[in-house]
Amino acid sequence: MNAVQPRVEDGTAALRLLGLHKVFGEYTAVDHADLTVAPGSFYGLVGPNGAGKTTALSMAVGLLRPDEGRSEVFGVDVWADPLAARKLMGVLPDGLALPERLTGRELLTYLGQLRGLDAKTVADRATELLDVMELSGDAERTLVVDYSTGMRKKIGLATALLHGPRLLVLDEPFEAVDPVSAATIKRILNRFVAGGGSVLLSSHVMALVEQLCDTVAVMAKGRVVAEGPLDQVRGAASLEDTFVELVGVKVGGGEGLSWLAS
Ligand SMILES: Nc1ncnc2c1ncn2[C@@H]1O[C@H](COP(=O)(O)OP(=O)(O)OP(=O)(O)O)[C@@H](O)[C@H]1O
Repeated sequence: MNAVQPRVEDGTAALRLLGLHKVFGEYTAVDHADLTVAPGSFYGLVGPNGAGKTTALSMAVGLLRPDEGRSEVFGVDVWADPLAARKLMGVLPDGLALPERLTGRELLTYLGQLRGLDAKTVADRATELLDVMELSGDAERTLVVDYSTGMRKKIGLATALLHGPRLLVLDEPFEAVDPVSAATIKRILNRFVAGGGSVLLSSHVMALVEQLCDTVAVMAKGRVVAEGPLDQVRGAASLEDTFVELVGVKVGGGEGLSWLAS
């Protein structure tokens, strides 16, 4: 790749969120959140609906300006030096807005050139990524606007990987993805981490986080209520039981709804 990567000191955290805070109107979506993703770690962020995960990740990667706090990618301040930070990370945002009237290959070519990769590197990587994501063959004639939700996740992940980042920040990468594609994505992410990359993903699927991640954080009501190695956070219980206990959610038993039984 000919795009120059910023210099990174060994041992610097892959990602640090330092007191990130966001208020929408009267509502505090993220309340002074701190997180540290160690280099080489596979980090899972979990939390109930509305906990503030997407808001926190959007601020962390430079897509949403925080009211307070900052975020560093390998020591580079995301808001002070966005270009350097973006070279180091690949992002799959929630509800990714992609240029839609392009095929997957056209999209990768466009983004690759925008990121300063030479034409041959872009072409080689696009072919490899489309193959691995099972978006080659017939799918190559499909415009992104006609992609299914799962296909959009996969092309989104391909765009995140294209420039060879050292950190991936993925908001719900497995949502609406079929089991075969999920297995493919898991393999790619495991390979990325085995090669020295770092991943931060959010997910609602506890079993998946337990299977993939070595470190987890639990968010509830905008706060980080637990963070640490997976085994430490869940203790002797499952992550799901720990999660329910930590976030204090009431598990709905379907009381009421009597009309459903009629
Ligand atoms: N642009 C916005 N304007 C107003 N409120 C917002 C905005 N974005 C998020 N919120 C609110 O902030 C809270 C946190 O939302 P967020 O999407 O970050 O949660 P989440 O943990 O990602 O949820 P989910 O798991 O359902 O995706 C929610 O109550 C949401 O309604």
